[in-house]
Amino acid sequence: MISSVTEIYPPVNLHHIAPLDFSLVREVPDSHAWPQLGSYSSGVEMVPVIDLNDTNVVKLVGQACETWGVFNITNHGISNCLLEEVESESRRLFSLPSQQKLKVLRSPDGITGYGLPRISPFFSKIMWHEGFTIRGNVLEEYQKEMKKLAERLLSVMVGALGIAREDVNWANPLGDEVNGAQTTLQLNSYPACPEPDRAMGMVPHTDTSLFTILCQSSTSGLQIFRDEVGWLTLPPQTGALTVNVGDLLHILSNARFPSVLHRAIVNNTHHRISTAFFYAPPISAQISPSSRLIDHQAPKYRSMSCGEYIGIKAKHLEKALSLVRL
Ligand SMILES: O=C(O)CCC(=O)C(=O)O
Ligand SMILES: [Fe+2]
Repeated sequence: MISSVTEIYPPVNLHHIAPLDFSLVREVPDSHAWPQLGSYSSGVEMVPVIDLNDTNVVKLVGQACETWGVFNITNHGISNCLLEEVESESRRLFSLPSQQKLKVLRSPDGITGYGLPRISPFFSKIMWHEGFTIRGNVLEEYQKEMKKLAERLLSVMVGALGIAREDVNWANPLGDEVNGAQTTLQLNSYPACPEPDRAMGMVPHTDTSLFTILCQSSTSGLQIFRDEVGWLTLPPQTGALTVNVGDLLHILSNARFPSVLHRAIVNNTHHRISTAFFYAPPISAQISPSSRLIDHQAPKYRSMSCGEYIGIKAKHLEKALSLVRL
């Protein structure tokens, strides 16, 4: 049985881990030049904005998860002051000299540390990105507050699906690192890029988590894919956080809450920072469509441990969901 996430991922080649020293580059090197990014629209449609204190919150979150897979939340209880502190701490870390950041480079079989996104080996081109993946005590207050918020959101989502709290019995606020929810903080940095149309900040992907709480700070770059619309920019909304549905909630909800395809683009004037908080069950937890949902419909996905699913995703990326489909 898999007992730790470090056993799940195959080792990665160094050039898929170490980011560019962005302070030295004046143009996009061929290694980082992606074929056509395709056109996208901005501000045509706006994702739902949900006040978490709204008396209809369960219904609103349910509708947003069903029809968008992403929504903004206000009155989420995380103070602007803390959000600003995290952004400035992120900026401080990313502005360190490259040699210093490379001292905490993620190891080839590791999870945490400095480096390119974990999905890099799937692509021949490299992303215009650097990140710190954090577990444990760094930025402790933020992680504690985000965990509380995630538990609140989980209750709302579970309510919207009409499933019982026992179906997510691992989500005990007192759960420890092994038996409780798995949370990971990902600081993303997209330096201003001399040729943004040739670069890709983060490739299109769905998150593996149950859901992710993203803080975009002040610069646009996040895009989601909508059928019949294509890529749609989600501009940051001051004080709001963005929640997006990940694959594990897609499975738990029997595809009623589909995980949302998203990516990040870059620009040539602003150094963009984003902070993603991934919330997932422990790797030993079984994940399957909730028994309450399959009373009246057939299960679309087989049951497996979260660790097994994470392993399938690490090997097959966007094909993972179809590989566990019944
Ligand atoms: O930077 C963003 O807006 C998106 C980041 C993201 O999708 C991720 O970290 O998984
Ligand atoms: Fe993501």
